[in-house]
Amino acid sequence: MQQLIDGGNFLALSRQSPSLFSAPMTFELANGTSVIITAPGIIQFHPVGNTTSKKKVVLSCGVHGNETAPIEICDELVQRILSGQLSLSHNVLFLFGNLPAMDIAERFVQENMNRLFSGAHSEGEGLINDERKRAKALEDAVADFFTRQNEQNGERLHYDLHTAIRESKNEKFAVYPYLHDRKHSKSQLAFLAACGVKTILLSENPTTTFSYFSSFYHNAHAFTVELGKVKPFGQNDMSRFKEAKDALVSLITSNDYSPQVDMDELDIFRVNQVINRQQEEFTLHFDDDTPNFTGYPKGTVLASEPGTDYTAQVDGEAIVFPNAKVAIGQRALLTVVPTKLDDLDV
Ligand SMILES: O=C(O)CCC(=O)N[C@@H](CCC(=O)O)C(=O)O
Ligand SMILES: [Zn+2]
Repeated sequence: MQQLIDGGNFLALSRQSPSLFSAPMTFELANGTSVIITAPGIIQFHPVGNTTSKKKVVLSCGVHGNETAPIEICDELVQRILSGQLSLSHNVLFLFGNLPAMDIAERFVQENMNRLFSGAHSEGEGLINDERKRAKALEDAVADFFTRQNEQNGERLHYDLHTAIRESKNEKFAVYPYLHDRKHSKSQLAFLAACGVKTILLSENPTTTFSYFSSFYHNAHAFTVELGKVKPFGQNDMSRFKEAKDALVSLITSNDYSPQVDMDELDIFRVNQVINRQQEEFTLHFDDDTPNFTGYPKGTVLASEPGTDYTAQVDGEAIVFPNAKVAIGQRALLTVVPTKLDDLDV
């Protein structure tokens, strides 16, 4: 534990010596903040004081092991909190998602973890691999954090930080999970804009992603946040992430960080088509280096598999997250079209 406070190297220890964290541990920092570690890569901070104005903030990264920039950001924040350089105003849970996938610099080892939430980990053959077990452990960590006994019910926030496989015309963007009958939040859009994330995709269906889990099951303001493009550890141009890191620091260290946004600054899209790969032979009809948010005229064939062509349904319909190599049955492509958000919550 002293090793952690001195060097603050929680992620490195979690990856190299996970057995150190096989039993839960709790300790206190010099500034009174309680630290609770429940597993490798899972660490909570609770600063002193207990009021409803204290938010509960979940910052997750590395749900895909090769999406390194968010991992480096969270690693740095944890180190600065452990060493006392950052003083928190809110409770914060950091989750480093897929540690074994980080070690092999891959998106996942056996299964895409971001399709295993909302209980999907236990469906079919059940908890048969490490990614399924980890998805359940991450869900349990979020549930425990949001519903801790003897703690006031502060605002629940979850930013699941990712980077995209391809370049994106709109470099930073967020997926706003389907809210059912809840309204979209203007203050959340303002916070994302402060992170440099000014493109928002409105999902229109339940999914088995981590952000949808927190949003739907825990009533959190939750987002999948894409901060840039995938790069190996150490190769990120961290200046491109400065705005996001600074806004995250302000969020967790200020009593009430409330940036404002002019809605005209934002590009809002709604998901028009979710195209799943149904067959072995699945082809995308554009180049591998075509960036996210490239739009096509109505009628353009975007993807196909034997017997089915998937076409743009409206002029300008744009592609996001195309990946022909996903497992059969999984999402191979989203298409999005511009929309407006008029009916907002504060
Ligand atoms: O660039 C890609 O193709 C994938 C980047 C990524 O991991 N995106 C998330 C989005 C999750 C969501 O829709 O909320 C994912 O595919 O899991
Ligand atoms: Zn990802």
